[in-house]
Amino acid sequence: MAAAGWHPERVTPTDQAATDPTATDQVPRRRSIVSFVHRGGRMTVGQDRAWERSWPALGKQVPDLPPGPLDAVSWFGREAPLLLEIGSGMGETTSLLAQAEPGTNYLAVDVFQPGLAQLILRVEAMGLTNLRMLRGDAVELLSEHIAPGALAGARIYFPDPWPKKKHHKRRLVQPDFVALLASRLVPGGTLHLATDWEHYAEQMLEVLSGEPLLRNRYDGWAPRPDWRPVTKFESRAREEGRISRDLIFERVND
Ligand SMILES: C[S@@+](CC[C@H](N)C(=O)[O-])C[C@H]1O[C@@H](n2cnc3c(N)ncnc32)[C@H](O)[C@@H]1O
Repeated sequence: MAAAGWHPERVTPTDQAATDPTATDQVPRRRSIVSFVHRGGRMTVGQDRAWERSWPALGKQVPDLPPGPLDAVSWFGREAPLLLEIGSGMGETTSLLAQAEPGTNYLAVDVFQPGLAQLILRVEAMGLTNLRMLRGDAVELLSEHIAPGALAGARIYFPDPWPKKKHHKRRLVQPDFVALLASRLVPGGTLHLATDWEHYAEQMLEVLSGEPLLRNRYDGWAPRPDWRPVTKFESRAREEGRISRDLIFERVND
């Protein structure tokens, strides 16, 4: 029986991911959890049309990116602080935060095509010009296409919890991943996480606290910022009596 509030239908039984020996980055690569997550999924007619219409302008596939750092200034058509949201899901939070932060170049990465297509619909409906999307593995993106110090901020909201103990190793927030992500932040840049799974929250706190490039802005959990929209994950968690916890860390100087 799958844990409530999560999406077991996206889970595949096989793991074909492996360490990439050709990776140029020195950060150690771990087996990607993306192999446990569907890369596709059925799209609605509206999502399909949105994808056809606007993906070429708004999105790129991570595996198709040219080698080296992403040229965000050209893609966004302006220079502005670059913020990365990892695992944008259906894009509720992503679109609202991009709208609230027009001075930020807001980049969303996810593997889930229907979610990105839904985000395209939101971008079109809201007339957003400061949001771009990447489809693929966040680990591949960070290690191969985001330069050290390039990010003003990173956000991971309600990542897949993998609640069973035997699956904890599939969780995104692990020491190697956090070291990689922290190295991509500019000194003073923030890393904001939220989860409604208590055990994962504890793991996040331990992993982030153990990363030398990061400093907790708070003594433990961060107060829930009013500006972070309540998503369906958080609403469901509340209904089921789970508390959501935020963590806000910042990158220190080397
Ligand atoms: C539980 S959903 C949360 C979505 C959204 N942040 C929210 O709060 O509604 C987690 C999302 O992370 C994505 N994801 C998981 N692993 C990923 C990875 N390695 N790279 C990119 N996206 C990933 C999944 O496809 C899924 O859409």
